[in-house]
Amino acid sequence: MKKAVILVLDSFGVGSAPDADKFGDSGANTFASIARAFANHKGRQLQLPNLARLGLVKAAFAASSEMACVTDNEPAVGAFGYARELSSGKDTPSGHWEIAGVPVLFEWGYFLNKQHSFPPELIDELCRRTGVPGILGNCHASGTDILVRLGDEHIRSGMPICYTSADSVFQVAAHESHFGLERLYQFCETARQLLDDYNIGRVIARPFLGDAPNNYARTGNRRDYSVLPPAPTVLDKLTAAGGTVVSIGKIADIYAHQGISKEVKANGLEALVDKTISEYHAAPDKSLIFTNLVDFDQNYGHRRDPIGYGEALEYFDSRLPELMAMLEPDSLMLLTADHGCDPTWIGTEHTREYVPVLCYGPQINAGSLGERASFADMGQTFAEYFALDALAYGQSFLTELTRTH
Ligand SMILES: O=P(O)(O)O[C@H]1O[C@H](CO)[C@@H](O)[C@H]1O
Ligand SMILES: [Mn+2]
Ligand SMILES: [Mn+2]
Repeated sequence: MKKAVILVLDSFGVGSAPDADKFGDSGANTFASIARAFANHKGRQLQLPNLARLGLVKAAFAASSEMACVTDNEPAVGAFGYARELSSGKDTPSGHWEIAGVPVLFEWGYFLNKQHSFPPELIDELCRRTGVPGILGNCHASGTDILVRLGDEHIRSGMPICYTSADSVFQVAAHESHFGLERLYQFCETARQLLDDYNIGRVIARPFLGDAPNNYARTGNRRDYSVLPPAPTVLDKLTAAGGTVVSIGKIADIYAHQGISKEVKANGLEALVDKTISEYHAAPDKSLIFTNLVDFDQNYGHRRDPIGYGEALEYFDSRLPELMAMLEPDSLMLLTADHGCDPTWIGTEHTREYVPVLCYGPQINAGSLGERASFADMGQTFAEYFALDALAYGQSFLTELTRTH
């Protein structure tokens, strides 16, 4: 049975990439920063014994020469390496598409102005088409800070809160009951149509609940409206060849619902891991179970919370033995990330980093996969694993995984 699992630990970078200076990110290191802050705060090391067994600490050290203070005194049982990103941006779609074999080599459109970020003609047309009396925000912001600042005014005025970041995004926060969830989704769909002309990668609906600035909280009903990947990904190739791709969490949104056979929603690390396991068992031969673990990025990386990030990593690590035990002899599991988001770095944005490439399967050959020149090496490996036509980018490392001992 050919069954594969990919888990993207969203934002779990392992050291600044060679081109990090272009992004102002030289020296960022999500993993090492979390481990350091965690040990300082808790007076004990971050405990990631199972990730360490897969080779995480060895891969991270090879990527950055910065020793993350996490115990690692056993030989690896996984194949481990680290990959750099070819794509021009350090955003979620670029990272995921490149993992699936399609780097984004063109430049996205960005709203660069920190204030008055959106062109007036865009706002006018959006208001005209949707009938809202205007928008709030119109700036770069952290999505939780802006609720504290503008949540009350939004409820009073009925104007949605529109904001952006260093990513190619147009985000819309609105109250689920006052503004309405369906109405927010419709507003975002209209924005999506208008933003194609601006080459913006994603529109994101950010619904929230609560009745005062100190309790406004975003709900699990976030929805992302992405443009299509610029070329067929390994997901498209697998489904076209009669295989099955099961999306767990945000994956389907990130790939604009292309090359996906089944969409399974879940909120929170525990539910996402639970669904990954149950969908793995239910999946037929020639299946890829593809999970995005967004909490690392959304709840801890962008929120600049290294302790919360460390605790979430420890939780994920505690579930790893179940994921490893479920795998059948021919199965392959990959853990990776789509970019960094160093929670000790200045600002609240992503950081340009190497990502870990950790592979495991009952029959794989443990050892180093070294530095990978593109995230696309992962997609190419899965293309070969499923006997699909080769992708345009990436060097498969399947031979290293399956070489006889
Ligand atoms: O601050 P929040 O709303 O979480 O925004 C973050 O989430 C967006 C999508 O990942 C990024 O562009 C970043 O700005
Ligand atoms: Mn991401
Ligand atoms: Mn993010």
